[in-house]
Amino acid sequence: MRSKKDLKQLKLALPPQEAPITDFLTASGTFQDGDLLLNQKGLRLISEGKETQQTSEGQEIDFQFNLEDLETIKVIGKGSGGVVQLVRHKWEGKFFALKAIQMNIQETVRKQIVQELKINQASQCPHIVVCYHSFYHNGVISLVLEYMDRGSLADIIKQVKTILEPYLAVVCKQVLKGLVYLHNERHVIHRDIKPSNLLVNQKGEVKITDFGVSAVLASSMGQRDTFVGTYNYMAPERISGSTYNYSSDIWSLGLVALECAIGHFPYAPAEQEEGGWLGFYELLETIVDQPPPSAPPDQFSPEFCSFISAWYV
Ligand SMILES: Nc1ncnc2c1ncn2[C@@H]1O[C@H](COP(=O)(O)OP(=O)(O)OP(=O)(O)O)[C@@H](O)[C@H]1O
Repeated sequence: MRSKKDLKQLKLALPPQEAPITDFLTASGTFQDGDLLLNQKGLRLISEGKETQQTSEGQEIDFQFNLEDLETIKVIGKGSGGVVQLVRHKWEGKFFALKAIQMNIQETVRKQIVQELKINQASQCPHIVVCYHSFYHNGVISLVLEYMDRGSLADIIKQVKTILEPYLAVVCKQVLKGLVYLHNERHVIHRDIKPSNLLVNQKGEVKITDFGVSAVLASSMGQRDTFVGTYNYMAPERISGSTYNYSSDIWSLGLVALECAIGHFPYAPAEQEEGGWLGFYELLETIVDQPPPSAPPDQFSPEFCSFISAWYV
């Protein structure tokens, strides 16, 4: 058993002070951050003095796409930032996921949301969830996202308990392609790879979502080391306050893959239910100090075991 003194060695960066929302609103109430303008009519990117309006697929935004054109079907999920609803475009009949994010939030979180909007807008990758449109109204940012009709990997694990190796191979390949795109093309660390951020559709496509916690690698150390996200899937170097990089996302994906294979969070004993870990600090301490979890060789193929261990190199 470790002493409280040892626990003090776990350095968790705290978020900076909250900035009032008025700091980033224009006189007309439009939300503004650098070259990004967001209001009730939609999202505008201003580059080199010229305004362009684009969708995530690089096409021009059609401003006929209003919030009023979307009818709510049902709530499909809830996250820490707000509610996600299944909505249907009244005229087109197409389904979307509408994610609402409250804006009474910290400066850091606001910047991360802006980052999410920019990445989504410019995304050219089939393994990143498309953001078709964004609105800002009454302190809420609404993202019109591609609807992934099988929900998240977290939803799927709840239903089927474990995912067999051949299916996991398909899932991991797609997520890795998404990460290659984010890391190599967009130069972004996602920072919150976890089952609920990996979405699946009926076609068997797996896509990464939620860049609310991502940050541009080129940004300052202060910003990169500021904590946002889920501790459970966080790489040891991030928990201990050391510099972390793209491989931190790979660590998280390794934990996700192992969780899908064995049917429970790898650091929690099998018999314990969700969240049944002994304690928050013990979990963090174990992630930092103990060897990473591995796939039991008597239950999985040598290839899968080596694949899982390769994440941690
Ligand atoms: N584009 C989408 N299509 C279908 N379902 C979605 C979509 N986006 C989110 N969901 C569902 O809504 C849930 C909540 O998503 P959200 O991104 O708000 O939070 P989260 O990732 O679960 O948690 P946190 O906010 O703590 O990161 C997801 O787990 C998923 O089931």
